[in-house]
Amino acid sequence: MFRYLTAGESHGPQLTAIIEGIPSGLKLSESDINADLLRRQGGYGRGGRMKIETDRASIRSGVRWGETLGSPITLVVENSDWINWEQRMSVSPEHRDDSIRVTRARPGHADLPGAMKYAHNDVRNILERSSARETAVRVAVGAVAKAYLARFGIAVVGCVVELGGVKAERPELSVKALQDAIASSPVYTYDAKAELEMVDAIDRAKAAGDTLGGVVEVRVTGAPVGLGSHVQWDRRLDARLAAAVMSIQAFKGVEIGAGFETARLPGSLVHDEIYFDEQRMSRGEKTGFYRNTNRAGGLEGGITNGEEIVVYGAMKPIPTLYTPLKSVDILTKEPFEATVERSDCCAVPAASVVAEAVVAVEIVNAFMEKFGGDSVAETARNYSSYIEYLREF
Ligand SMILES: Cc1cc2nc3c(=O)[nH]c(=O)nc-3n(C[C@H](O)[C@H](O)[C@H](O)COP(=O)(O)O)c2cc1C
Ligand SMILES: C=C(O[C@@H]1CC(C(=O)O)=C[C@@H](OP(=O)(O)O)[C@H]1O)C(=O)O
Repeated sequence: MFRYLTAGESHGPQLTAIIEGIPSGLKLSESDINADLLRRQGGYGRGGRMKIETDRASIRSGVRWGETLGSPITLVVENSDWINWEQRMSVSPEHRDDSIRVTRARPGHADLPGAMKYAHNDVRNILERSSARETAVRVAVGAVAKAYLARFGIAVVGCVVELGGVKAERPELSVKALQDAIASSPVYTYDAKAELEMVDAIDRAKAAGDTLGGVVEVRVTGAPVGLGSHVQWDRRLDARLAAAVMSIQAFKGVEIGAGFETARLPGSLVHDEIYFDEQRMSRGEKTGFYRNTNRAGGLEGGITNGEEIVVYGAMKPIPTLYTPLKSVDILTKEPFEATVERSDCCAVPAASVVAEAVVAVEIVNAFMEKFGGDSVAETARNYSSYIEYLREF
């Protein structure tokens, strides 16, 4: 089983993740991880914090001489901003200063329910952990998952398909050309026309002191038939993917394939008809079975069906607004209109990198469940014997 936990406050010294379940013998470098951290920090619409941080992951356990050992991997991403917060975030009671308490709860953030639940009269004790700063180390975990999947020819790519109501059209391009378009886009989308409108929407929202949400897409190519299972609710891969994407801060909806649209169409326009062509295997495909459409998004019965896995996530607008919303001070119970020092205006592009990471983790989890193995070589043996079997089916 592949699993991980994260720890760390937004303005504390560091974020930490411990990963368990990556077999031994996987080549892994900090630079593989840092490339994804750089993408997560970018994207048009982010605020002042990203000018302070230059995220870098350091591997503190589980890797020796460039290869995983099979033992837990510890990843650390330091917060550069910590030096500005050392006393305010100190672990020592000597630095306690109640005059700097945050008592103004922001609508849409975890501030009020968190303070009530954990019995805090300082909202900072909640926002430090509810902050999406945590996604930096989740992206680092995702990069490890992607390195593992790449070893088995599986790629995971996230991008933005809608932002502030502007929808992208998918052009008829090769996967490589799509990836290049996403990589060079300030809003991580593949539609150059929509990109201009998205950038403009962010500029207008920013000028109005408002914030924007959007929709991200994650595609997984190269996954074999048979990941996940129909036999138990918590083994259905579609359910696990939905939970993973929904766990990202500010995500409020998930679709697999045609998603909500399937509820509006008759079955004849929804289900992907099944064909067989033996010749496909001589062209390197894992099976002769195929579909001409992929409205199922690569999953039937919670099991991968060999088509591309397609997942969408809807992100709401950022809750901290420069044009403040009405709220109430948690101590005085007086109404106030919040003042904001800094915040992102739109983080949908960054969130597409986070979505890619959490999807990669779930695919690794299902892959390990199916193929097991304590070394990558052992997993590879199990995997190739399954592929051989599939060709015979
Ligand atoms: C990459 C990313 C960046 C974010 N940046 C901010 C921000 O600058 N200000 C803010 O108020 N919320 C930001 N959020 C959203 C909040 O973290 C989120 O709304 C909050 O934790 C409450 O959780 P919920 O929206 O899932 O209910 C960001 C989310 C993501 C994914
Ligand atoms: C730090 C990150 O995102 C932060 C997420 C966030 C929030 O409330 O979720 C609030 C902002 O932080 P701050 O309050 O320090 O300005 C964002 O910058 C990051 O993505 O690395």
